[in-house]
Amino acid sequence: MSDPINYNAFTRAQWRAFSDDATLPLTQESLRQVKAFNDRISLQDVQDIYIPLVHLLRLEFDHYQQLQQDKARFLQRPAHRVPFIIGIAGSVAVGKSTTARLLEVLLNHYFQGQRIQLITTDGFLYSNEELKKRNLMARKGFPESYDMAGLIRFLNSVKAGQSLIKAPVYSHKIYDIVPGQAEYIVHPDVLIVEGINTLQLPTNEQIYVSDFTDFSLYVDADPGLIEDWFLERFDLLLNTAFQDPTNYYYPYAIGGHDQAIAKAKQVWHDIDLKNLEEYILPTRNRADMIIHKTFHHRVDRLLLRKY
Ligand SMILES: Nc1ncnc2c1ncn2[C@@H]1O[C@H](COP(=O)(O)OP(=O)(O)O)[C@@H](O)[C@H]1O
Ligand SMILES: CC(C)(COP(=O)(O)O)[C@@H](O)C(=O)NCCC(=O)O
Repeated sequence: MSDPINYNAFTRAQWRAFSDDATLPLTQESLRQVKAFNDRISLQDVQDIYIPLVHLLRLEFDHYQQLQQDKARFLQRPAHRVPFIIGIAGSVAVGKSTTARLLEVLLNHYFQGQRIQLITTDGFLYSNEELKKRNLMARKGFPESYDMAGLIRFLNSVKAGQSLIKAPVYSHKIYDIVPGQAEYIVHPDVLIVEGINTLQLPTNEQIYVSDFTDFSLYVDADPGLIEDWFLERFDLLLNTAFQDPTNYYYPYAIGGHDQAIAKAKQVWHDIDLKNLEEYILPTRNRADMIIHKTFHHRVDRLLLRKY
């Protein structure tokens, strides 16, 4: 891509140099936590890319808290801590949830004493039952398949400091909202919100998710590579599905492998790639930071918004 004018672009080597010499090394326990959710994450990437990013987030976080205090003083109101929200956007299967979980571990390590929580916007997809009613099963992930008003109410409650906030849960395993299950957000200092729609401007709402995010990241890669990652993840889902008839992928897992892969390719092309091209990619240049990945998820370029 040609660089948009309002970004500074950095190579991996340039970005790595922004790491602060005074950085605390990661403990064995934090490294274990990183490896526990994805043992393929490169620890070199953690060192070179994500630790400088965490420093930048610390600047943003401290600046945000100071501004909230100054505003409260100006308005002659008692100051209260307002959660700092980090949005993570990008294609299906580009690695948003992996990036989000990695940041969660690193922020827990480097933001000592702060409460870090993570949520995915998948929970605000309509249930399959509702999607069927609306004839949207083949549009899962497209803007109209989300309860955007619900997501915005949720974010508003987080910012307002409501004490216990419930969010619905989506499972890739059952390919649906999990009935009766909820996640609870309890006074976070930082909330990471990950999802394909975190930078979108829904046409039927006056307020956007991005009105609530204080720093936004877009995870970017060539669509051909993202397709490979989508298919690799599909294969992993098949491997865990074949012993569980309740799993959405069970029929694919027990059938012919070539047929299953052909189906996954079709889903990628007809749904997820289409969604990327029509609705997700156009939001890239609204992000505060674009992280570009190449083969094997290696980060090769970073773009940081200037203004
Ligand atoms: N940094 C990374 N290193 C290695 N594998 C990764 C990395 N990021 C993502 N992956 C793999 O790529 C696939 C898609 O990642 P995932 O985080 O599930 O994407 P998303 O949340 O964007 O749909 C998964 O199989 C995941 O394990
Ligand atoms: C639930 C999703 C919209 C969200 O994607 P994610 O970024 O969590 O991978 C996506 O995984 C999905 O189900 N898309 C519909 C087509 C499909 O891939 O089955």
